[in-house]
Amino acid sequence: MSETVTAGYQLPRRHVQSVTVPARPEPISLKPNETAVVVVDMQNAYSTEGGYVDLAGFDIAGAKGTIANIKKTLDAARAAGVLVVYFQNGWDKDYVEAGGPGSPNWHKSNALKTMRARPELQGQLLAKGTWDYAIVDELQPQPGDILVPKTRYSGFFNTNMDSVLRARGIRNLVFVGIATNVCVESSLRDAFHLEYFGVMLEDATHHLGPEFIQQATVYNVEKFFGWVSTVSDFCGAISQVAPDQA
Ligand SMILES: C/C(=C/NC(N)=O)C(=O)O
Repeated sequence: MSETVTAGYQLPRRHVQSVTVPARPEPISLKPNETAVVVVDMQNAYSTEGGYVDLAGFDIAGAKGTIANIKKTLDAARAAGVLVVYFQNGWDKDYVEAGGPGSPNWHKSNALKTMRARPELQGQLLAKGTWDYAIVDELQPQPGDILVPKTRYSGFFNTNMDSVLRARGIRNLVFVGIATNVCVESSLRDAFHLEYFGVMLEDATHHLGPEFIQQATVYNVEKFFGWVSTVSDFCGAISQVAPDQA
C-alpha cells in the first residue's frame, strides 16, 4: 500500500507557539521551528588579530564583544531548538574560486589585494584548510548545526542555502556576524528577495570601516529589508519557548 504524502510537509508538524521579539520598526512574531540563526563568517579572518581584515588594516577591536554576544545568541537558540546555520567565506587553496582578473572579486577583494601587495602572505588568507579560514574557537559549530561554504559576499549566491532552508520549512532568519555592512547586509538583502523575514541583531554584528557604516546598515535593514533587534531582546523572547516545544 502506498503512503499518502501531503504536499508541503511530509512529516506531521507539531503546533509550535510563536514568540514575539521586540524589534524595530515593530516587534516581529517568529515560530522557533521556522527560524534559523545565521552566523556570518565568524572566522579568524574577520575577528582575530593576525587574520585577514586585521592585516588589511581594518579596526577589529570590537570583534571580541561581538563574539561574546554571538555565543549568548547561539546558546539561547540551541536551547530553544532554533536551527543554527554558519556561513564560511573563502576559496580553494589555489584561489580558482576567487576568480581571476575577469572577476570583479579579483579587483575588490581586500584579501586578494593584500596578498598581491604582500606576496609572503600568498596562500594564507581565506584559503580552505588555513587558520584564517577556520571558524573562531569560541563559536565552533555543534552537532545539528549546518555549515554553508560561500565564495562571495552573499551567502545565497552559488550556495545551497535556499534549499537547506526550504527543506526545513524555515521562513525567518536572524543574522549575526561580521561584517555588518558587507556579508551580513548582502545576505540579508538576498534573503529579503527570496521571501525570508530577516532580523539583524545589531549588537551581535560588527562593521568594517567607520562607525557610520554600521548605522547605515541598521537604517537600511530597519527601513527597507527587515527588522533590527538586540541579543538580549532576542534571547529573552526565545527563552519563553516551553521546554516541550524546543
Ligand atoms: C570585506 C569582506 C567582508 N566579508 C564579510 N564577511 O563581510 C571580505 O570578505 O573581503
